Amino acid sequence: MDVDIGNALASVASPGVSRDSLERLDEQVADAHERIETGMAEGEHGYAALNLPERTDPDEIRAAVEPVADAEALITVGIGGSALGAATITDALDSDTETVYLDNVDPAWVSNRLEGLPLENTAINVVSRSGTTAETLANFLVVREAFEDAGVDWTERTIVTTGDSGPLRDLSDRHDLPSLKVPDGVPGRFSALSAVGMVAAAVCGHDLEALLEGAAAEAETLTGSLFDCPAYAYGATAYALDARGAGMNAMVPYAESLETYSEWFAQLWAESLGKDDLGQTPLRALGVTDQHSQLQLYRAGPRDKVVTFVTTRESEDRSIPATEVEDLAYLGDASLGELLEAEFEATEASLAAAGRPNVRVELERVDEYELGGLLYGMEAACVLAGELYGVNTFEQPAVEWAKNATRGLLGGGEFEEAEAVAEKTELRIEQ
Ligand SMILES: O=P(O)(O)OC[C@H]1O[C@H](O)[C@H](O)[C@@H](O)[C@@H]1O
Repeated sequence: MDVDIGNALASVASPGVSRDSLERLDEQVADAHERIETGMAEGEHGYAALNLPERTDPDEIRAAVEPVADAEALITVGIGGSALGAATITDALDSDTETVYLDNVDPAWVSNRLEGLPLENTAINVVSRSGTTAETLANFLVVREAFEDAGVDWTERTIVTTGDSGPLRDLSDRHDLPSLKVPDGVPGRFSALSAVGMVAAAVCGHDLEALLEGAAAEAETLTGSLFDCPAYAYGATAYALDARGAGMNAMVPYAESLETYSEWFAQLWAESLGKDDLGQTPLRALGVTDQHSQLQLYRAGPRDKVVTFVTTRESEDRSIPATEVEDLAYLGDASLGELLEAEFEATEASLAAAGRPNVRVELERVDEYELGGLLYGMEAACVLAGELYGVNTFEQPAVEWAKNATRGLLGGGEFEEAEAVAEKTELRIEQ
């Protein structure tokens, strides 16, 4: 990926970051890079994720999915980092395999998603790093039951990806299911380029090697200066803008296929950086659609946002048919691709003209190689930003708190967090 931070400069935008400030920040980037390199070399928790392009073995993943390689549909049961990486990849790329992600436990929605699937030719991909996440295990039990009710042997169609131990590992061992391991030291939101994200990609027939090669090429760019490394340029600029008041970061891909990527980014950015009263709030939007809803706020609302555009240089195109209506003749001379590009350029320019900071992330096209680079690049950007903020990028204690409270409420053990639920302050206004 390439990154253009020109519209984040103080000469263009407010908040903005001056060239001099970036030069000074670059000294901190050099120190942070040293820390990151050490973490990677020693396989430290979290930093180990940046070694995935060379650690992940595509053959091992393909061997595990071999029994279901011809599946017409794939149900992935997982949540957060155990679903969003896989969903980003399979939603971005074309495949004949239908994909369903069960990452919520809304009962009507779950039933609806399962309805009409050809279960005798559907694979199940269960993913949980901890192997204890209530939503994932509950949905897996529901899916199993649906298979049993349909007279389909789910044990023949299930692949499990989890840690070395835990309830999901036990269940997988008991039924002798093909299983893969979440690599050590890799938190869920940084695991897209491991079996966690790539089992679904393999079942859908995507090029795993190209995903990893794209990521490896991005890894090659990690150096001690933000001026030489697109990922660090992005992470450092987002951090610098946040420090100057841009506490929100709107991720706006100009490719429908990257809509899920914004969800993945939101988890990465929020869960990694949101701690110690610090962090930048990720917002999700989509070009061109949200030009007609959110752009008003981004251009004229509070000066508390940076907009990140993701664009592609090449994509499939489709011409716009000519029309006899004179006022619409300009459309007939163009294509949908040209319209998309013109809208992106106009939106970018409109923000810059209003002095609103924005950053452009450019991909060649949406394919496995570029996607691998984008996922890796944003992970590296996030790790760098975490170093600059001085937070523990790889933990998520606030999320664990609510997980414990939920388990306590359901009788899954003694958790003091559950007591807070009964202590809620009320000020009800009733109908
Ligand atoms: O993979 P699991 O252990 O099931 O965890 C799934 C998700 O659970 C929690 O909500 C964590 O905050 C996320 O980081 C994690 O990705």
